[in-house]
Amino acid sequence: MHTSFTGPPAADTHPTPATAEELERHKAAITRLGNELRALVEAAVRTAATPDTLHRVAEGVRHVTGQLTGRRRARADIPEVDEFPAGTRIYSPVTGAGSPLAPPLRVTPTDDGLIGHCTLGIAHEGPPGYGHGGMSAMLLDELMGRACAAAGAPGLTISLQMRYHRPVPLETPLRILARVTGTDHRKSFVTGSITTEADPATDLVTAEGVFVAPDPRRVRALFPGLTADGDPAGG
Ligand SMILES: CCCCC/C=C\C/C=C\C/C=C\C/C=C\CCCC(=O)SCCNC(=O)CCNC(=O)[C@H](O)C(C)(C)COP(=O)(O)OP(=O)(O)OC[C@H]1O[C@@H](n2cnc3c(N)ncnc32)[C@H](O)[C@@H]1OP(=O)(O)O
Repeated sequence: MHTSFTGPPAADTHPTPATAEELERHKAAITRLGNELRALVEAAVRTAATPDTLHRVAEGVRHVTGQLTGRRRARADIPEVDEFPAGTRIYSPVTGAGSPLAPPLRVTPTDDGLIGHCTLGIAHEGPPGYGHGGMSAMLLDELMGRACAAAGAPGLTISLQMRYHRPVPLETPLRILARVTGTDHRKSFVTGSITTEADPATDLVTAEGVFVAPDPRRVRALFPGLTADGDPAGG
C-alpha cells in the first residue's frame, strides 16, 4: 500500500506491503511523469518562444502542478518504491527516473565497483556547452556513495575532493566509475572518474571521497522513515 501517497499512516501500524505488480505499475507511472518533466525542463531552458508564449505555458504548468499537490509524502518518508539504502531511489536528483533534476544516471555493477551512464543536457550547463562543475560533483558523490552501499557499507559523504581536468561536454554520452579502495572501521575511501563513452582513457573529472556509515545508534534518528528492521516504512 502506498501510504506515502494515500494519506498519513495510522500511528505505529506497519503498512500492508504493495504487491510486486503494484510497485512496478507505480514505478512505470513515476518514470513516465519524470520523462515528461525532463523533456519540459529541457524545452524550457532551450526555447526561443516569445514572452506571451512563456506566460501562457507558465499558466498551464501552474494548473498541472495543482493536480499533484493534494496528497504528499512527509519530508523524511522513504517511498515504498525505493530500495534504500543500497538500491534505486526513484526521486534521487541524480539517478531517479522520477526526478526532472536527474539526467538520470543509470547504474550497473562492475568487477570492482560501479559504472554509471548518462548524458547531460542544457539544463545541466555550466560554461557554455559544458556541464556544471556541481553536476559533476553530484554525479560522482552519488555513484561513490552507491559504491559504498554496494560494498555493504552504506554511508554519508564526509569529504569529497574534486579535480576538474577537462570540461565535460553536454549532449555526449558519459561514463562514470566509482570504486571503494579501502575501509577503516566505519569509514570507506572511494575514488571516482568521469570520461566520455567515446574516450574512456581521458579523465575529464576525478574525485576522492570519504564516506562514513553512521553509528548504528544514530540511524533511527537520522532516518526516521526506516522501520526497525531497516526497510522503508513506506510513509
Ligand atoms: C539500515 C542502515 C541504513 C544506514 C544508511 C546510511 C547511509 C544511507 C545514505 C545514503 C546511502 C545510499 C546511497 C548512496 C547514494 C548517494 C550518496 C549521497 C551522498 C550524500 O549526499 S550524503 C549527504 C552529505 N553528507 C552529510 O550530510 C554527512 C553529515 N555528517 C554526518 O551526519 C555525520 O558526520 C555522520 C552521520 C556521517 C557520522 O556521524 P557518527 O556520529 O555516526 O560518526 P562519528 O562522529 O562517531 O564519526 C565516525 C568517524 O568519522 C569521522 N567523521 C565523522 N564526520 C566527519 C566529518 N564531517 N568530517 C571528518 N570526519 C568525520 C569521525 O572523526 C570518526 O573518525 P575516527 O573514528 O577516525 O575518529
